[in-house]
Parts: sequence; C-alpha cells; structure tokens
Amino acid sequence: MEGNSTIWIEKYRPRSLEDMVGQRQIVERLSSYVRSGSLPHLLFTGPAGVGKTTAAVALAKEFFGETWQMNFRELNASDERGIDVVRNQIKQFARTSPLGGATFKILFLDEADALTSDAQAALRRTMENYAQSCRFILSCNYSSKIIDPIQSRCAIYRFNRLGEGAVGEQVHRVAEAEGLSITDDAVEAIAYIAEGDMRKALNALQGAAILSDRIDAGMIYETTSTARPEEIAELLDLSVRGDFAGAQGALRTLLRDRGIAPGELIGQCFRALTKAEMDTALKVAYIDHIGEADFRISEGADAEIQMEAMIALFVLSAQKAA
Ligand SMILES: Nc1ncnc2c1ncn2[C@@H]1O[C@H](COP(=O)(O)OP(=O)(O)OP(=O)(O)O)[C@@H](O)[C@H]1O
Repeated sequence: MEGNSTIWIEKYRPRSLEDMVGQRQIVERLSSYVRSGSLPHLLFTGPAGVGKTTAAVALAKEFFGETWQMNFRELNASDERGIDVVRNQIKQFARTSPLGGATFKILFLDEADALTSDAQAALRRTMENYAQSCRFILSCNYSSKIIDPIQSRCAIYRFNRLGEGAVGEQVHRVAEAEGLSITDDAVEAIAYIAEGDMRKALNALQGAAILSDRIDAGMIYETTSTARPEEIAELLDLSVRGDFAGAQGALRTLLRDRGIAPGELIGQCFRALTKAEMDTALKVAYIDHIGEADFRISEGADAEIQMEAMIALFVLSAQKAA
C-alpha cells in the first residue's frame, strides 16, 4: 500500500495556500501578494511544524506556476552556518536572472537563525544588492536571533502553533484519504500529543496506522510513548493528597512499564499543572520543583531519581500547604 511507504507529512503537504489549515490571516495576506504580483522580502517566525516551509513553497507555486521549480530554491542554514553559504550558494542563486518570464526568483532560507552574525551581515548586503532579481523568505523559530537590519527589511509573519481544531481537521482529511477509521478520542489524543505541530500529528497518525486501520486513543498513546492526560492528573492528584507511595507507584508504572521518557513525562506534568485548578501557592511550588528536576536531568543527573525526588517534593509541599 502506498500509504505505508510514503511519509505522510510530504504526501499531504498542502499544495496551495488555500489548502493549509489554520493560519488564516497569514494565508490571506500572502495570497494578496500573489494577486498584486509583487512580493517584499519575508521573515517567517514560529515553532516547528506549523506551515512555514509549506507556505513558502505554496507561495512560489502560486507566483510562478509551471516554472516554480526553476525560480525557487530552498536552503537550510543549519547545514552550513558560515559566511561561505551566503557568498557561494545564496549569491549565486540570487544574481542569476529569473526564468520562464518570471520577474524575480524566491530563495527560501530555512533555520535562518542558525547563521552566524557575519553571515547575516553578508546576507543583508545580498538582500539589498539583488532585491530586483530575488526575494528572500527567511524562516526561523525566534526572530530575536535575526539581526535588526534584516528584520527591518522584511515583512514579518508570526506563525502560531496550530489550534486543536486545525490539527483535527487535517488528521480527519488524511485518515479519510488513507481509508482509516479513527475515533474522536484518538483525534483528541493526536491533538494533545502534537501541541500544535502538524508534523508531530501526522507522524503520530502514520505510526498508529502501521498497527491497524482502525485507530483508537490507546494506540496513539502507546505508539508515541506518551502518558494519557488522566494518568498525569492521577499522579498529581495522589501527590496533592500526600500519598507518596501511591504517587511513586504511578510514576514507576509510567517510567518502567510503559517506557515513557522522563523528559516527556516532566513536560506533560508541566502542561497539566499550568492548566490545573489548584491552590496558586502550591502550583507555584510544583512548577518550581519541575524546573529543578528538569534542569538536573539536563545536566546529566539520574532521571529516575530526579523524578522520584520531584514527587517527594510535591508531597512535602502539599503537606506544608495543608
Ligand atoms: N497549516 C498547515 N496545514 C496543513 N498541513 C500542515 C500545516 N502546517 C504544517 N503542515 C504539515 O506538516 C508538515 C511540516 O510542516 P512545515 O514543513 O511547513 O513546517 P515548518 O513550520 O516549516 O517547520 P520547521 O520550522 O520545522 O521547518 C508539512 O509537510 C505538512 O504536511
């Protein structure tokens, strides 16, 4: 079956701006460039998997039609971060004339924030010198890492994490196209796991579809090694009630039996806490304990010991607050 051999994020990458889900304001503004036939340099910022590359490719297709591949080039700045990439590849592409009757070319530079500041300074000059023949679309996670003179030459587009509705819509589309049946709970589970990242969402769907063409929430949590939100809520609830043995048992089940990575589990506890309705002082203490454990694990401390220590501190803080 084709679906098993192709990566769905590529197979179902929207081919036009109109086919993208979410990001409506951005899609509308980008479409108006196509209608007017003119394009400034653009800076796309935002988290992974929300449509920055997709929008750049779709924009090029809509501007150039059949000749889009001749007039569009994608480079990833994290492959080569120094000034040479600007001097060689970028300048080389920018200076040559557009083809097939196009009035300019588009260079899409992914992970532009990986460029060194020297490389960014050279890029700024290239953007100025070849603005007639080439428009730049720079993409990055944080615009603060892009030097001001580049930012001021670009129209800035901030891509947000996709909402649960948008993720669900695309998951339904792909499931239908692949002939899968999927429960509402499974769609919800995918949206929970994805945290607004469509790449994560479609990979979770494809991972579960290897097991069966009838997908439920359990399969999604299982194949992505993620705890269910109810399990996290129970862990927190046991510790708030001061039941250390119970919380410790729940934690060990998740870590040892279910094989959930400590980093993932800490992230899930953090997300659950930020939304939880509980005493503010206790919530503050819990978030502080999470930050401490997260930091220590990142420094190389034993993850399981740190997680248990975190639970112990949860219980102590709850007892103090009682
Ligand atoms: N808004 C969207 N609508 C539909 N599908 C999307 C959308 N955003 C992302 N996708 C899907 O997720 C995949 C990854 O998205 P994309 O490459 O555009 O991410 P990105 O924002 O450029 O992330 P990165 O910063 O990691 O490069 C796409 O191939 C597409 O299948």
